[in-house]
Amino acid sequence: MTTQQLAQGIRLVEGHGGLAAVEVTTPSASALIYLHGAHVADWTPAGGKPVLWMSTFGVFSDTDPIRGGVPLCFPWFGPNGTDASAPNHGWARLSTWSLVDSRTLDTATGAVATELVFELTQDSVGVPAGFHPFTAHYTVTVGAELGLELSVRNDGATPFAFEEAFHTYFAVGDVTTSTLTGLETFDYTDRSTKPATEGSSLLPLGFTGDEIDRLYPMPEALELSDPANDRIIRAVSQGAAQTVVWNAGRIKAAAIADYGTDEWTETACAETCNVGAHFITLDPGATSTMQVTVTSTTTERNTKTMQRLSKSVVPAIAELPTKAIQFGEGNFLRAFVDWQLQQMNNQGLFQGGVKIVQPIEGGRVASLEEQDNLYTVLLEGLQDGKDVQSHEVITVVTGTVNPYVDNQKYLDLANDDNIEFIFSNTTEAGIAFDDRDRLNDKPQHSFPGKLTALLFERFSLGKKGFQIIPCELIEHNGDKLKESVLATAALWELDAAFVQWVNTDNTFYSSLVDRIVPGYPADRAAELAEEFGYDDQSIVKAEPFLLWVIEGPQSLTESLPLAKAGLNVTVTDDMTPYRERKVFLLNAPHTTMASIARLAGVETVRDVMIDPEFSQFVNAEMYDEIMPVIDLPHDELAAYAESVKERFENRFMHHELASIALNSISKYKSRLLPILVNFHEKVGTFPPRVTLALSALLLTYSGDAAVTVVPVDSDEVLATFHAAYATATATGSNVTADYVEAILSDDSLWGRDLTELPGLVAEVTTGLDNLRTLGARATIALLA
Ligand SMILES: O=P(O)(O)OC[C@H]1O[C@@H](O)[C@H](O)[C@@H](O)[C@@H]1O
Repeated sequence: MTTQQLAQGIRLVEGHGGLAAVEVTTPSASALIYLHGAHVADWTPAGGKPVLWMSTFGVFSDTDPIRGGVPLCFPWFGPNGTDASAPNHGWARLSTWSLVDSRTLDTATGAVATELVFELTQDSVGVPAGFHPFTAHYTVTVGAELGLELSVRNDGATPFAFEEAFHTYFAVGDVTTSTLTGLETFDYTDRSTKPATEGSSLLPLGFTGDEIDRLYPMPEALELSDPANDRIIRAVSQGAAQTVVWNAGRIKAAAIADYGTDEWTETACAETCNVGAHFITLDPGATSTMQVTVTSTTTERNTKTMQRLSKSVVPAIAELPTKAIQFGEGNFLRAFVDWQLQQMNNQGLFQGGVKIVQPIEGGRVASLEEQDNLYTVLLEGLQDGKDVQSHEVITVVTGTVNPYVDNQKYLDLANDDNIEFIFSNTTEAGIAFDDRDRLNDKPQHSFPGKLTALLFERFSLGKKGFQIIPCELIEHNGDKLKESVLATAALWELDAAFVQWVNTDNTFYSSLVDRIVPGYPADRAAELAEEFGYDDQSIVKAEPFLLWVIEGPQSLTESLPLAKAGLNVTVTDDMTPYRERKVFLLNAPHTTMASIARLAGVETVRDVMIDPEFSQFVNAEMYDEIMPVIDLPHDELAAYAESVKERFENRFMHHELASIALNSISKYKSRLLPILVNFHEKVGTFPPRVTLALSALLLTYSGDAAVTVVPVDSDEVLATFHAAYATATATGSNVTADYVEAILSDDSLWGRDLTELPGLVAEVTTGLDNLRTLGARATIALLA
C-alpha cells in the first residue's frame, strides 16, 4: 500500500538491519512492526514502559528470526515434525508480509486505536514454493490495548492442517519477582525434558533460572505480575486452546547466540497457541481465527498512604536464635516450612528462627530484607467443614544470606552452634550433582555443591552435624541429596573422615510435601494492603490444608515437634503408603472426574463436588473402591479422604477438569489401573466407578464425532485409539466390544494385556454403551 493510503500516525521506516518496518504512534500507545515476519517488536502504552521485551543481542536480517517481541509461529510450532532442517517455529516469522490495510478506530472506551492488517499467501517471499494455497491475515491493533488476530483461510481444494502461536515475549523488571497466574492448579506438559514429561503445578509459576518450557491448556486469562515496574500484564485469548510458558533460564540463555546470558531475568513468554494435539484443520474455503488482547495495568501500591511492612508495623517481635537454615526463599517454603515453624513458636514449642540462603543468583532475598524479613501468609479455603480466610505475619526469618554477594557470610553459618536443621526447596532440578563445582568456588553453582562446602566447613570446625530435610518434589529427595553431597565430596577428594562425619553425624530425611500455594495474590494486592493496613510485597496465599510426611528416625518428633503443635506432620520409617495414599485418593479421583464428569458438561473440580450426584459418585469411589486396596489404617485413610474432599471443594481454587484430563491414558495407568487390578484380586469383581472411568476414556478417545469432549494426549496414543475404533467400525458387527477388546489388549498402553482379566472387556463395553446411550449422569445414577 502507498504512503498516501496509510492511516494517520503510521510511518514506514527502516528498522534495525535495514529491515522495513511500520512505526505507529497513537495518543494511547506506540508500536513498531517489521514486515519481516509481521513481527511486532514494540508496544508501549502512553506514559508507560515497553510491554514487549527485545533482546539487545538480536539479529536483524531477512533470513533470521527476531529475538523478542512477538514472533508469529506458523505453520508449525517448535521443530518441524518430519524435516529436521526446516526452521524452528515455521517459516512465517522469516517471510515478508505485506501491509494491506490500516485504519483509525474509535474503541469502546472512546480512545483511538490504529489497526493494521498484514497479509501472507503462498506467493509471498519466504513461503516455500508449492505450499498448500492459503491466505493469512494478521491484524495488529495498537491502542491502550494491544490486539493480535491471525486468521487463516484454506484456499486449496483439500483440508489444510497447521499449528500457530503468538510467541509473546513480555518485558518484566526482574522475572524472579514475577508470578504468572491463571495456571495455578493446571496440569501441563513439560517440554524442557526430552522426551516431554507431564507435570502438575501445585506450586505457583515463578521463574528461578531453570528453563521453564511448559504447555498448558489456555485459561480464561493469564496475568504476569511485574512488581519491579508496578504493573500487571494481562493476556486474554480467543480461539486458542493452549498457552506455552517459556523462560530460557540461565543455561539455555547462555547457549542461545541472540539471547544475552543474563537476559532471562528480563522476560517471560506466555504464548497464545494451537499446537500439538490442538493443531487446526481447515476444510477447503474455511477460515480459523486466533486472537489475543494484551493490557498493562499499573498496580496501586498505596505507597504514599500505606507504610511498607517492617518491624515498626509489627511491634514486639521476639528475638529468636537461628535454629535452621533454609535453602530457598520462594513462596512454597515461606508458606509451608516457615509458617509451620511459626506455629510451633506460637505455642512455645520451638523458640527458633530460620536464616534463608538464596540458592541461585537471581533470587529475591533482598526484597525480603526490605521488609525486615517479615511477610504475610494468607490462608483461604475450607478446613474441617469451615470456611477459612485468615492471615498472619510470619516473624521466624532471622535474616537472609546471599552467597553470590557474600560467600563468607554463608560459610560463617557453619560456626553457629544453635543451628540444627536444614530445609530446602530448590526446584525438582535443584538436587543434582554438578561436576563443575569446586570447593573454592564462591559460591558453588549447585545446591548440593553449596551444601557440601558448608558441611565441610562445619566438619573442619569440629562441630556437630545437621538434620537435613529437603522438600523438593522428587521421590527419595533426602537420599538423592545425600548421594549428591557424597559425589561432590569424592570429586573434591575430601578426607575419608569427612565422608564418615557426613554419614554418621548428619541425618538426611526424605520428605513428601503437600499444600497448594498459589503465591502472590497480584490481583488483590491493593485491596489486601487496605485490609492489613500495610503494603506487603511478599504476601503468600496458600490453602489451609497441609501435609508433611518425613521419612527418618522418630527422634525428630522431639527436636522438631511439628505434630505436637497440631500440624499434619507424620514421621515414619517408610513413606511409600503415604505416597500411594496421595496418588490413589487425590490424583485417582481427579482422573475419574475428568473422564466422566466432563462428558456431562461439568467443568471444574469444585463443580463436581457441589453437584449432588457427582460428589456422591466420587465419595463412593474413594470409600468403597480405593480405600479397601490401600495398606493403611482405615481411620487414617478416612481422615485423609475427608481433607481431600474439602480441598476439592475450595471455592478459592478454579481447577479445570480439562487440565487434569491432559494425558489421561498414562494417568489412568498409574493412578487407577492399580486399584482396578488389586480390587479385582481381593474382591473378585471390578470396582464399578474406576471401571466406568475406563469406559469414559475409551468413549472420549474413540474419535467418534458425536463425542464433543476433546482428549488431549500424545499423537501416538490418539492414533492408537482412533485406529482401533476405525477398524472396529469398518469390520465388526460388535463395534464397541471389538474396539474395547483391541484397546484393552494393547500392552503398549497399559503395560500388560488387560483382556487377561476375565470379564473386563464385557464390563467396559457395557459402561461405554451406557455412557453413549444414556449419558454420563444417567449412567452414574445406575450405580447410586
Ligand atoms: O529460539 P526459538 O526458535 O525462537 O525458540 C525459542 C523457544 O520457544 C518456545 O516457545 C519453545 O517452547 C522453546 O522450546 C524454544 O526454545
